[in-house]
Amino acid sequence: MQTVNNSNTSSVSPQPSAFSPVINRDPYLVIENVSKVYPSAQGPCTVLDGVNLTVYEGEFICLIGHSGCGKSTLLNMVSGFNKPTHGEVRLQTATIREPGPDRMMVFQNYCLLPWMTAFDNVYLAVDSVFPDKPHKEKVAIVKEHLAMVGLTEAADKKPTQLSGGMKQRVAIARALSIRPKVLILDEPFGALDAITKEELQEELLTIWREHRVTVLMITHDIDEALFLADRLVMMTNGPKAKIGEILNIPFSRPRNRAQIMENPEYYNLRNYALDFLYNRFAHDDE
Ligand SMILES: Nc1ncnc2c1ncn2[C@@H]1O[C@H](COP(=O)(O)OP(=O)(O)OP(=O)(O)O)[C@@H](O)[C@H]1O
Repeated sequence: MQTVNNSNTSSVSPQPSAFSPVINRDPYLVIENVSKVYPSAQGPCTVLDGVNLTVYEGEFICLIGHSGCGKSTLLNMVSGFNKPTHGEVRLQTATIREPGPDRMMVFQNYCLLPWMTAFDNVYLAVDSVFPDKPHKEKVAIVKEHLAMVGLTEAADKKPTQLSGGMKQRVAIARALSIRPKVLILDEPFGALDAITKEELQEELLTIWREHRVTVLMITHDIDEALFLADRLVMMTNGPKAKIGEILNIPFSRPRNRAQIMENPEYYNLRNYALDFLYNRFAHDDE
């Protein structure tokens, strides 16, 4: 089993896994020496302390860690909705200072506009990023992306008429319709039942392969991370959370869930991650 201990902040650039379908080996997204201090009633609270991570183009990265350790804070600094107190985040060498259409987020609670149909929710995003494209072309982009997530028939339905899985499909179609470089997913399948979750994991892998998008995804589910990721980034507990270790996930692609679960390495990795979370960095509440 290949792990990278990142607790030494000088190890900025662990190489991508040999099994990872990365597009090239130049650093693509770089989180460099990032710390975040929030004000609190008890004084300044350092949530993240010296986080370093280099992501390569086309990688699928999962991030795991106990509740409150700062996973969303970290990914919000990639999206540009939050800023590091120290350090910086760069995409293709440009420092990230604000949100932009090259980095799209998908959240657990879908964030769809309830008064609009699935079609209009996606169209709104396409129209705001490509205002100068002809209407016909924008409609074609929306249709292509709704078809990609199997929602052609549901295009005219509003969010209240869609299941949780369908709403998350719309959110994914919306995020990808504007062709981001990085797709950031914050526990996207956390509210879904087990069967829908597995279906969406498979669909996400297909879309990721076809779009060649770089993915950063927060999850609390180790099995989900082992099925999806090239690398699993495991965070230590906050305050002053860091990246504790990074696991390279060596399963070849395209992945087959049944085959992976027959592989003894799956259980080695699973036990290693469980030990990290529940013994070495056990949460006080658990
Ligand atoms: N805007 C803010 N101001 C002050 N404190 C904040 C702010 N945002 C987050 N925090 C605190 O920072 C810590 C990390 O929060 P964050 O949401 O990043 O953790 P997380 O690992 O994503 O948690 P979860 O898994 O529960 O979503 C928490 O203690 C939280 O209360």
